[in-house]
Amino acid sequence: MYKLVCVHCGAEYPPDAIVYNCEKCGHLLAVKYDLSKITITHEEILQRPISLWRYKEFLPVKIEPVTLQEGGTPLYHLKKLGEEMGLTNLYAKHEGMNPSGSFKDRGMTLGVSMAKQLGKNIVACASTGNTSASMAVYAAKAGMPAVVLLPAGHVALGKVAQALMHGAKVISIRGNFDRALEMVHELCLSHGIYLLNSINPYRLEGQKTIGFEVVDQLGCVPDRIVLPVGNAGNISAVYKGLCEWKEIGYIDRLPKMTAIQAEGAAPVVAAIKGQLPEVIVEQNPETVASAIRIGAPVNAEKALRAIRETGGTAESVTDAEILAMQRDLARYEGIGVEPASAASVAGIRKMAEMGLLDKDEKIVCVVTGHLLKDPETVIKQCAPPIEIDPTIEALLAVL
Ligand SMILES: Cc1ncc(COP(=O)(O)O)c(C=O)c1O
Ligand SMILES: N[C@@H](CCOP(=O)(O)O)C(=O)O
Repeated sequence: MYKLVCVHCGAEYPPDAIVYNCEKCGHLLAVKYDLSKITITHEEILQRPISLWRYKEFLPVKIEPVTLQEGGTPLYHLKKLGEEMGLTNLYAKHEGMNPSGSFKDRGMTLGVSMAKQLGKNIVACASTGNTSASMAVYAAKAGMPAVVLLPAGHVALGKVAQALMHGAKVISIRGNFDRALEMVHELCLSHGIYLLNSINPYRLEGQKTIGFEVVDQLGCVPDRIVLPVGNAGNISAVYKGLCEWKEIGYIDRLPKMTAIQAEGAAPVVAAIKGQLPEVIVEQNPETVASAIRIGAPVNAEKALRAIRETGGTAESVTDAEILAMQRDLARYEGIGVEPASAASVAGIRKMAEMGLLDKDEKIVCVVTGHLLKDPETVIKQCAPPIEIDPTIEALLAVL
């Protein structure tokens, strides 16, 4: 019981239409459910084991899904870092604990399942790394060929390794992610390949379940959900899901949606701070957090709406602040994340220092990808292992 609806002009399309941009105005589409037909109660959902598929009534997949058990990721209370920042209720939702090590698996279990449901048998994406790793994993599981376009020289090693090992056709282009996305979009339209970037409305349906899980694990709606933002699909998806839950009556308010970007790739922050109606594309985005090295976020319109309609905000952090938080999460909380993921918590540290947060606010930072995704950045930051002769004396001498 759903249709596709343009997020800008409201034009409607049937659920089996393979359309990414509205044919009338060119904007993106979203899945719209007839929520009056969903009769399951929140209490009944809570009886099911925690997993993305617990929320199947709010998802469009009608066939046996292509799944590797995504979702059900841990929500950690950041006691030490919270104390340092003067925050008593600071949490991290560790999306790096999904099967391929990032939140993209929530999108790809949906995206690849929908490819199957719609009779498509080749999938493709452009990627700063995680989207391609995840798509390769789920395409392998489904037995579908996968084509990946990466910005040459700007993708973390672990992610390239995953895409290659899971059997995708991996192509590096001498250009940035934004150009790779334009190219793959064109390829998919002209060759009937199913596009699995976040302009695919079904993919984002999977990602909205992050918000559902946060509410269910916390036992209430947090005051604020904080996400690192690149192409802005995830923040839009979480907001969409929570709006659905508010409409159906599972929750009675929305969290302040808060976007954190790297200083060198911050068009959403610029639009929020400058009160602009839309983002101005950043031609040369640059940051150590390669996952969010994106200058033309395709979901920006939805993200700006999510932030503005919830009284949220957007903040940027420097590469140094991102890397410091990556280390602090690892050393004080035992949580290993990649640089882009640390941006959300780094943003909260900055906002706390600026006096913008209430000490008792319930804040959930989504940490989006695992530490092992980007080993090179980790190795550059840490002292190398100490090499010694194989004797006890030598060992004791360095301890
Ligand atoms: C680890 C990681 N964090 C954050 C993001 C940003 O998500 P989005 O593009 O949905 O804003 C991405 C990808 O873009 C990512 O791979
Ligand atoms: N970080 C992303 C880039 C955006 O991809 P999207 O399809 O989610 O918009 C990646 O991992 O490639």
